[in-house]
Amino acid sequence: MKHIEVVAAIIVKDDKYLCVQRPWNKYNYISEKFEFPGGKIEHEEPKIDAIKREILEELKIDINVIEESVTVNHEYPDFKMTMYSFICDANDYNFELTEHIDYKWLKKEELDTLDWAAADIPIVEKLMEK
Ligand SMILES: Nc1nc2c([nH]c(=O)n2[C@@H]2O[C@H](COP(=O)(O)OP(=O)(O)OP(=O)(O)O)[C@@H](O)[C@H]2O)c(=O)[nH]1
Repeated sequence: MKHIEVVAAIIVKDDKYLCVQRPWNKYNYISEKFEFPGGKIEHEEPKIDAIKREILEELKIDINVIEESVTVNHEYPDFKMTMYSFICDANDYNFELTEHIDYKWLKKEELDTLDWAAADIPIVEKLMEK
């Protein structure tokens, strides 16, 4: 089974977290699910470079990485993934959605109201227990 390595940014602003919704996808279990923005690590790319690059590509903002958070190992029906998450902030939060179809800024208590990609649930749980 294919194994991918992914980085995800937990972007915080005034105690709210940025949650973004994926577009339609052939795999129904990730299609239109909410996630933390990010993407695949390129060959031999440092994780911090990968997350800054992905957020610049996807949201057109320059983030600051504050600390590494949960690492999730998840097996979907068609691929396995390891996802490294990072708590981040930004000096300018004026982002543009270039790939995602919607977004929400939610307080930690509200995070479980969204339909999350399964791999993100451990991150949501960790944030909610803070
Ligand atoms: N970025 C991101 N991907 C996630 C999360 N949760 C989760 O299950 N995934 C899955 O991990 C994979 C990440 O790939 P991606 O498509 O976002 O990454 P990418 O932009 O580098 O991909 P591409 O180069 O194929 O377009 C997707 O299959 C996605 O559904 C998450 O919180 N963030």
